[in-house]
Amino acid sequence: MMQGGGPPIYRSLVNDGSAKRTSLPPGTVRRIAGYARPHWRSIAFFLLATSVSSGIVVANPLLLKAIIDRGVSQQDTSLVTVLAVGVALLAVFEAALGLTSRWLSSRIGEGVIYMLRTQVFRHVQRMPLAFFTRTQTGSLISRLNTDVVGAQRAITSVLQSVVSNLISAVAVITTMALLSWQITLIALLLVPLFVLPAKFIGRKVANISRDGMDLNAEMSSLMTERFNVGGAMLVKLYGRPEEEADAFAGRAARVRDIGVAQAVFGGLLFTLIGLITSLATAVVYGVGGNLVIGGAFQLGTLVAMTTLLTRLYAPITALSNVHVEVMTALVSFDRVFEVLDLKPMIEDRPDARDLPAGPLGVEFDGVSFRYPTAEEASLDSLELTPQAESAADTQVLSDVSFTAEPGQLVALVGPSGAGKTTMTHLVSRLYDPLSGQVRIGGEDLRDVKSQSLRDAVGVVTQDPQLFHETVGDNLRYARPGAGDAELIEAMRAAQLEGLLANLPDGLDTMVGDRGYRLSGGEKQRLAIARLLLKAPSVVVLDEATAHLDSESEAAVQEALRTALVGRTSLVIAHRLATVREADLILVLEDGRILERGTHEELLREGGLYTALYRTQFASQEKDAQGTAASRV
Ligand SMILES: Nc1ncnc2c1ncn2[C@@H]1O[C@H](COP(=O)(O)OP(=O)(O)OP(=O)(O)O)[C@@H](O)[C@H]1O
Repeated sequence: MMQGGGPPIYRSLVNDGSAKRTSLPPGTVRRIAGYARPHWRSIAFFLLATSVSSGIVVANPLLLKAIIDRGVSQQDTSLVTVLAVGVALLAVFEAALGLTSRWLSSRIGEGVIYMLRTQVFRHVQRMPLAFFTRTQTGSLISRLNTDVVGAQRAITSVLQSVVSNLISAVAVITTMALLSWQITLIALLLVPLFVLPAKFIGRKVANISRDGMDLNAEMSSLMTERFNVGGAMLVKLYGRPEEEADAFAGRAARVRDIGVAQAVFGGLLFTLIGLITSLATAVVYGVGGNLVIGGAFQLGTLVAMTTLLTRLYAPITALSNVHVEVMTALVSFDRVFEVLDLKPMIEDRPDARDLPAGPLGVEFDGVSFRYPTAEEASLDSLELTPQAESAADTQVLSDVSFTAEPGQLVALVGPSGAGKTTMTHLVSRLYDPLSGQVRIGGEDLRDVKSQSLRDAVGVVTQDPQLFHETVGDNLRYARPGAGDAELIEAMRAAQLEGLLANLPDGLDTMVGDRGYRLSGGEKQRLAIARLLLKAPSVVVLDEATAHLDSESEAAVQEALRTALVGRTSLVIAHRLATVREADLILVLEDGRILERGTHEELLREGGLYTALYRTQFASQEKDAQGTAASRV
């Protein structure tokens, strides 16, 4: 967590206390004002419209009073007609005003949401990979949805409820006092009777609705994880749909229960206001009726007073809870700021340079590395089970040095967990080394513009990612302007002619979520075609080990051969053919280079490589010989 180095105050969203905080970091309000500033014209009009419409709540009762006292009592039919038309016009004016302020408030609110959303999206994209490996996607998405919307409420509803309720309450009380101070006094004496319970209920409703937000986030996290293809497949393969359904039912039940609680407490508040208003009306009719009989004031005043009364308690109740509402909304803003304040760990320096053109070599110079801890890379509240981690014993690479000359093929081999993938992450600068330098074309990657690096380095992982778009769109991700002929040429070079002929809509065929409609080998070859279109100087490749039959494997090998020609390549090698062709093999164990050399040199040494060769590669040699023999 990158917040000012303080203790991690935020916990997982599931038990997330942060949504219920009652204090905010200094400067939050000023920062929010920054978001409101571009909309100041709309806000000014909105406040004007709200003030006018709150002010005229008293006009209607006063007109009623005039109709009764001056019109009906004096039997002045034309006055009655004029005043009735006045009441009607006022209603139309009020409706128009209501619509206008609704329009203005939604413009302001949606404008703020838009600004926050686009800012957060941009920012989250700049976060290091470590952020995404640690963050629960569901929590992040719910933070961006629920809290961004909550933040919008800070600007509109709260603004509206504070301004309109305050003006309404003042206008109603003043008018009532002018009409009859005795009845006003009685009405006000009743206020504490319901304000105190209403305050309690209001706080309870706010807490419940924040709990509801968290529970909803928990539920959607589960859905996001289980309903992507990988999750769905895991559930099926392990035959766990019943358990999953039960787990989901448990979460959904909590959402249901909290929904009921929310409705009951919300309803209680309304009922309380309704009840107190009815009680007060009874008292006012009782006392006021006697005052009318005694001649203290006229019947119209009594009617006006009771009408005003119905407009008194709702604003007062709302105002008594407004700080809870404001706080909830401000906390939402703060939770969005929390994400915006995470510092991207990898950013271009102001004086960053482009990589030189032409073939580029790759060098590791005394590189040590450990993966960033939660504190450094993420936000506790976005992880499911944040835990304290010690960075001390997690060093993944120690003092790694080697040089791949331009055009050379360097193969990485070693037992699982040795640090091979990590080395490839450093070449594409998904992470920066802890110490030492990674250089491409002689430039330390920390001094290079990231766009230039992305153009120069192409990566094909074991299980390449494809977007849920067409084959053509997935390929064009590497070169947006590429024409169909270029795409077809790249597919041909990647041994995908057969696939292209079989695709029902050719390049316009959808690949399915994450490419699940394609076979493993086809996916890898499509990723190679994408790489060919990008035509990078440096290729980083993780050879697929699994799910390839021998035909598909041969096709992938052939595609790779095309892809690697003339390029500096760093390959996590699982195939004999690759290690044999490599100009340099690095044998890694526990993050250190244990041995280095060519295939023959290393076999002569008789060390770890020889052992690996026996377990991993020798069987391929036998297979190859077997196939050759059977062909003969
Ligand atoms: N994102 C991560 N955060 C923390 N530790 C990680 C992360 N990724 C990998 N590691 C750890 O770093 C070490 C090296 O992992 P790496 O993936 O580089 O190994 P590898 O040699 O590629 O293994 P394999 O052949 O099994 O893919 C392992 O101990 C692993 O647990």
